[in-house]
Amino acid sequence: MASSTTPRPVLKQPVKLACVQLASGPDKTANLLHAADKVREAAATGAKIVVLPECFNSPYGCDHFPAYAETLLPSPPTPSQSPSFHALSAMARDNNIYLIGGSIPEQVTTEEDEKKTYYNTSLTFSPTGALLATHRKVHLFDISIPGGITFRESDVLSPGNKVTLVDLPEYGRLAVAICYDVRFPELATVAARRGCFALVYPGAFNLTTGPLHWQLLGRARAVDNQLYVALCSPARDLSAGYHAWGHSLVVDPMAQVMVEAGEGEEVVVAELDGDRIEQARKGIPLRDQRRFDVYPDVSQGKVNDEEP
Ligand SMILES: O=C(O)CCC(=O)C(=O)O
Repeated sequence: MASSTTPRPVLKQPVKLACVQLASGPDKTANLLHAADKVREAAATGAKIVVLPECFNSPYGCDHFPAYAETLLPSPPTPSQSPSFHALSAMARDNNIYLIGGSIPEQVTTEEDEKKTYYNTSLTFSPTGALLATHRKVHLFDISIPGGITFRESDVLSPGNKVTLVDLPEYGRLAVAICYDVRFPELATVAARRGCFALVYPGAFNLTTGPLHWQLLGRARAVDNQLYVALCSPARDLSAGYHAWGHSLVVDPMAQVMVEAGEGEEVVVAELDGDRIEQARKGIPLRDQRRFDVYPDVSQGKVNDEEP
C-alpha cells in the first residue's frame, strides 16, 4: 500500500464559519451596504470566517457581467475601479474577520487593443482588511439540460487557471473555489492534499441542479477529502432572472450536514473543530490506504497556485 506524503491537515483551533445567504438586487451600492449589514450580523455570532455568495453585488447572468464588472488589477484598485474591493476590505477590517467575499465580475482591459476580458472572481480579505487571495472561477458554468436550464458563462467569461489556497495564520489553510468548480473532484483533492481544513465555495445553483446535486456535491467533496466544506448561495428571488437554489450549508469531515439554510435570506453558522477532521481520518484511514501503485497521485502533479 502506498503511504501518503501529504502534510497533515491542521486546524489549529476551533473556529466558527458563517455563510451569509444574501438577497441582492440590481442596485450595486445598495447590495454592498446590505452585505455589510449581514456580514456584521454574521460576525456578531462569533464567526471569524464569513462567506458571501457568488455574484453577491449584482444579479447573476451573462447579460449582467459586463455592466457590473470591476477592475481589480493592478492591486489595490482605486475605489472607483472597484467599490466592491474596498467595501469588502472594510467589512473584514471593521468586524475583525476573514472574509471570503463571494464573487464579483472582474474586467481586465488590455492596453494595446482595449480588448476586455471578464472573470468571475472571488476576493478573500484578512481581519486587517488586506487582500489575501484572488480566485477566478476555473470551470465555467456551461450546461444545457433539456426542459431544465441552459447557461453558457463562456459566452462572456474567461476561466481562471489556478488552485487558490489561503493561509489563515491562527487557524490553518483553506481553499476557495466558485460554484461549478465544486463539480471537479480533482481541484478539491489537490487543495485538500495541500493541507486544507476546509473547502469554501461561494455558489449559485439553480432550481434544476440544486435539488439534485448541491448538497450531494458538498457532502461528496467532504467525504472524499475528510474535511469541512462550505457552500454559500444567494437567497432565492423568484422575481429575478436567475432563481438561486439557496440552501447554503456547512458539511463536516464525515459528510454530515451541520447547518443548512432554507431559501430566503439567512445566516448559517457552524463551529469547525480540527479533532473532527482527525477523528474522521483515524476512523477511515484513506490517507494511508491510497494505492498510488495502481493509479497516479494527481495531487502531486504540477499545480498552478500563483496569484494573478
Ligand atoms: O453546476 C451547477 O449545476 C450550477 C453551477 C452554477 O450555478 C454556477 O457555476 O454558477
